[in-house]
Amino acid sequence: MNAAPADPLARERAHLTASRAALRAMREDVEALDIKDVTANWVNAEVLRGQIDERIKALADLAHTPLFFGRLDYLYAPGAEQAEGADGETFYIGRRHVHDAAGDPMVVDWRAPVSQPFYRASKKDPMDVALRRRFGYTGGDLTAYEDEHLTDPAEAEQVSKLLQQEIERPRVGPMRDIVATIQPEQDEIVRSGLAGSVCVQGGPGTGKTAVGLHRVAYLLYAHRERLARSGTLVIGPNRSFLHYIEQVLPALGELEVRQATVDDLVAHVEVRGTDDTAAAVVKGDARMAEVLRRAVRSHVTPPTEGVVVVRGSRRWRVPAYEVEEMVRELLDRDMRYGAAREALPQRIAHAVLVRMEQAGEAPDDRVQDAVARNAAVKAAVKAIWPPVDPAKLVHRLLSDGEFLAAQAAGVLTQEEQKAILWAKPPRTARSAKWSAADAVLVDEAADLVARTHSLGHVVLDEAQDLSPMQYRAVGRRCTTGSVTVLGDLAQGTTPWATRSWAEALGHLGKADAVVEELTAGFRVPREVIAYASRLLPAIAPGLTAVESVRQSPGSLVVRGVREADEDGASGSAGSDGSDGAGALVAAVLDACAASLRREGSVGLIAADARVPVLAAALDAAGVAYLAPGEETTPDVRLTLVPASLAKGLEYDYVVLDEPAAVVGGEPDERTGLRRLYVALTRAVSGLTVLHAAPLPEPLR
Ligand SMILES: Nc1ncnc2c1ncn2[C@@H]1O[C@H](COP(=O)(O)OP(=O)(O)OP(=O)(O)O)[C@@H](O)[C@H]1O
Repeated sequence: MNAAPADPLARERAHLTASRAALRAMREDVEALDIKDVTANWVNAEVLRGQIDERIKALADLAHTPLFFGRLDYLYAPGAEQAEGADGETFYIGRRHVHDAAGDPMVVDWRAPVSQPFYRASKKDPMDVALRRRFGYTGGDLTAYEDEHLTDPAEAEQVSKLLQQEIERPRVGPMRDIVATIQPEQDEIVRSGLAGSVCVQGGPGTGKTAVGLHRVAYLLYAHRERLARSGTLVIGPNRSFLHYIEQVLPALGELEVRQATVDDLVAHVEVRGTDDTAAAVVKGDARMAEVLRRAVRSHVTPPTEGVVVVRGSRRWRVPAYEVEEMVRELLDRDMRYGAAREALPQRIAHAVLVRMEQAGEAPDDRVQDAVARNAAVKAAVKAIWPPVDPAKLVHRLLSDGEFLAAQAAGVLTQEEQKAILWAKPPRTARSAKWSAADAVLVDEAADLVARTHSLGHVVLDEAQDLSPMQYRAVGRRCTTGSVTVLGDLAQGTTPWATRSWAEALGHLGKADAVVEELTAGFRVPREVIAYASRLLPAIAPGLTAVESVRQSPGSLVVRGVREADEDGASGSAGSDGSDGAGALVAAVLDACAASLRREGSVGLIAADARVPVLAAALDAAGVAYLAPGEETTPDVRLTLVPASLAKGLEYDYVVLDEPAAVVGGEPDERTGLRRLYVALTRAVSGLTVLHAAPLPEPLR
């Protein structure tokens, strides 16, 4: 350490150059691999070629992604006993592992155990680390560093400037990774074990999404083989959100993680219809699971006569009571309907075999299989345990009042049954206009018939909006794996929004999950979050308000606009865009223009009903804009965001149009205020609220 150039920055730059060269050498090694001798088989060669190409891609040196962002100087070699007096070792922490020609690490993966103190060590618990160094980059160049001497009692603990810079950096384009600045309380969640499920409650911008994605990356590193076999999945609320987050995992070198919405998961039927709220609430209620269970099992009809199998010149008869016993036993075992249906012919065949043996024959397994496939046995099974088509079953439940009444007796009230019955039942399941909630019912029925494949780990984001039946749909996709649930009770905007995490975890089948809370906010400036938090007592009493770690003073502007000919008392000036909406729209356009003069992305958020008016005004003014999830470009940085799609997204500057319309767009006030809370908490650097109607009460 002491022989190198005196200037530490020069030394670190030299290490960066050397690491880059080492990475290049690693890539060249892979590129030079000659697989001709390894495999003569064409298919194997193709597979191997594919793997090599992936590896080459993974070893690319991305100009704008620093190869390392931190350094740890250990007091002793990690793992060595202090008494041995082992030399301290230095590790550079980066997104991936890089080694030199001798195989010694030049950069270690941020997920490796030796990297952990980079995120967790403190003056109180230095974790054997003497020096923690953070690096600052400008473009691809290493331009700064910041040291903490964790074991030096004279040095005061301080907030990292590089962290501050990172969170103040303008947000253009899709979501970025946070590997360089994961905070200790976030890291605990990221690195918690694969076996346990975790639920994170956190206010807007506390890093839930970021933490969930980094957790997947961590788990893939720590349990690569197991998860490669079982699979991982990230679930988000809608397509635009998934677009927004889709580049985080690839940037961390993880290309294999599937992303889906809950609707994608249950896409057995094409969704073309919608439900009124009353129907959707009942369809999403966990009691529907019991109704469906009964409905599926109602197909089982105990036999009235025995089964007679003719083989050669002999007839074998299994009496009705004996078959009934088999049926009862299968029902009691609570197997999947389909599995039991497959087991029944074998049971009957076995009973025939026993009779053959009693008669002195010596049948073997092949005979049992043949008997199980015998036409009489098949016919009996078809009558007793007919196949069930999940979509047809749900079609019948929602069309046939008597059938529904029989299955829902004591479970759903008559009004509830009436609420979900189709007014005009479609003739067939195929012609039905299924709703999103119906698709979840079909998924539940499908799982009763045949077990759903379980993945190794599932991350469920914006979970607070799921219905109990949707939680069940997610839960059955991780019965043998674990789940990371991310959400904020204050941001629940569905009629069935989660009231308590304990309840939600019960529906997921993960009642033993640990619930963690994140309260430090990395997105929303202090002033803005304080303003939005005024809604908390009305929308989620008891939740802790977010404590912003960001500064950006002067970031909140709230401005009333007088509509020329409106009396103001109606409170809905321009909300339908009828006529006199001019002044508010003009103010909105001005605010967008002002925001666009600054650096970074701009989101114009408005009640869904006001979006067409604003779109027309932007068009008329010749201002180009995007839809949520579309990537910003240097030329187009403005996104017009319907309030219903704002969840999970963020923009450097947000212009919020007419809060009263956002609240009024929802069926009840609490949901409306929650929608407003989401809209108020999307801004990173500045929020401008413009209103012609009076502001909702808590904001006045
Ligand atoms: N440790 C961190 N270092 C730097 N940036 C961070 C950190 N944690 C979170 N962020 C940033 O803060 C912003 C908000 O994070 P994220 O979207 O994950 O929050 P969230 O809790 O999911 O918010 P919401 O409830 O609104 O969906 C993102 O830009 C994210 O990159």
